Amino acid sequence: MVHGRPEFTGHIEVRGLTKRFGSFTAVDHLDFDVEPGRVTGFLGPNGSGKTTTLRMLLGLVRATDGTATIDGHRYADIGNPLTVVGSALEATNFHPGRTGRNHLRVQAAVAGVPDTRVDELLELVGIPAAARKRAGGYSMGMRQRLGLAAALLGDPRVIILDEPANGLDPEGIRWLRGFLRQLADEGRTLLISSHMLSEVEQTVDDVVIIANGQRVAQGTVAELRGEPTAYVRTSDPDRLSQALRDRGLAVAPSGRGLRVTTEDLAVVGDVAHASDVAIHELRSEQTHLEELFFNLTESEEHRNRNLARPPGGAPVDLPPPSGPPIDPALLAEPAQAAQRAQSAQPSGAPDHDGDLR
Ligand SMILES: Nc1ncnc2c1ncn2[C@@H]1O[C@H](COP(=O)(O)OP(=O)(O)OP(=O)(O)O)[C@@H](O)[C@H]1O
Repeated sequence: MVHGRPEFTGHIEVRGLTKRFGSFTAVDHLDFDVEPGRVTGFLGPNGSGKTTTLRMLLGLVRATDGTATIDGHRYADIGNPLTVVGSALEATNFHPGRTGRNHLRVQAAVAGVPDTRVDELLELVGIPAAARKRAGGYSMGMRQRLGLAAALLGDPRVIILDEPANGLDPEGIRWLRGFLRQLADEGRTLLISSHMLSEVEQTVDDVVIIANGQRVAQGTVAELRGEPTAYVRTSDPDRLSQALRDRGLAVAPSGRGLRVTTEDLAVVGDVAHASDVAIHELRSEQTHLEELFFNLTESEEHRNRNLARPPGGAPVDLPPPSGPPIDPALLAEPAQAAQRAQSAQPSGAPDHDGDLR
């Protein structure tokens, strides 16, 4: 079943998107695409520019440069946009004295949506009873669910959620995961931001990772995890690596052992046995995405300047990268990043579009 307006497929395209607040560049020549029928995680540490990017996409902040469009249209140019794009940017902006249900009814009236849809949605997000109470008394999790209901009012093709898992308990996170999956399976485009990859790792299909307003990686979760590998430690690494290579497997040294590109531990064991080499350790290696995320966003190049160490302060020791190496194709081109940094115009004058804090 096609949801929302059929003239929209729900393809989001971000090109060269840049936002400077005075001399500070919050979003820096960002490029990415978000496809329909998939859940895309928009990830980055605190202050990396996620909310600013989503706000530009939703026409709430004027871009300094570049474009963010839905099926080639800027949000501001879409008539009755709530029927194309639903969003929940902050879970706190409800009038505290108004019930959740009334809140939705007001928004429904604006979007030309019947009140029956409001009750349907409250049921769908699991807060039909709470919706008759004042929103001021809502827990964070309840506010998240109300925000989600508001985003869905116009039966939109595209759904943009800022940190939707914030404040949800584990049961709520599991519920959210199933709910978002269902929306994607209906062919909708879901873009959800998070500063914690672990929170959304099992929810998203694709990820766009940013640091300091720049893209540092993009791909499917499977691509980011990379090929499955085995780690083996042995009495005779040279002999075993030769034997594994003879068997057609890719082998690389890793710490005191070897990393073999296979998920089949038995093959490694059999080759070692046939070559008369003793095995001291043999295990599957899983790329832990949280670690990958940390390594990507906290590298010397991308370390969060919002949380920069004080001048003269002791450098922070980063743990050495571990797990299988990252496919360079998924990473942003460092040379391009350096070139962008050089060509960025230092902007003296602050913005006058009312969005300076
Ligand atoms: N209106 C504004 N005026 C000045 N600086 C701003 C403004 N809005 C955002 N910033 C700055 O831009 C940077 C990016 O902020 P943004 O809120 O987009 O990050 P974020 O990735 O969403 O962070 P979080 O995960 O903490 O929500 C921050 O340094 C922030 O202080």
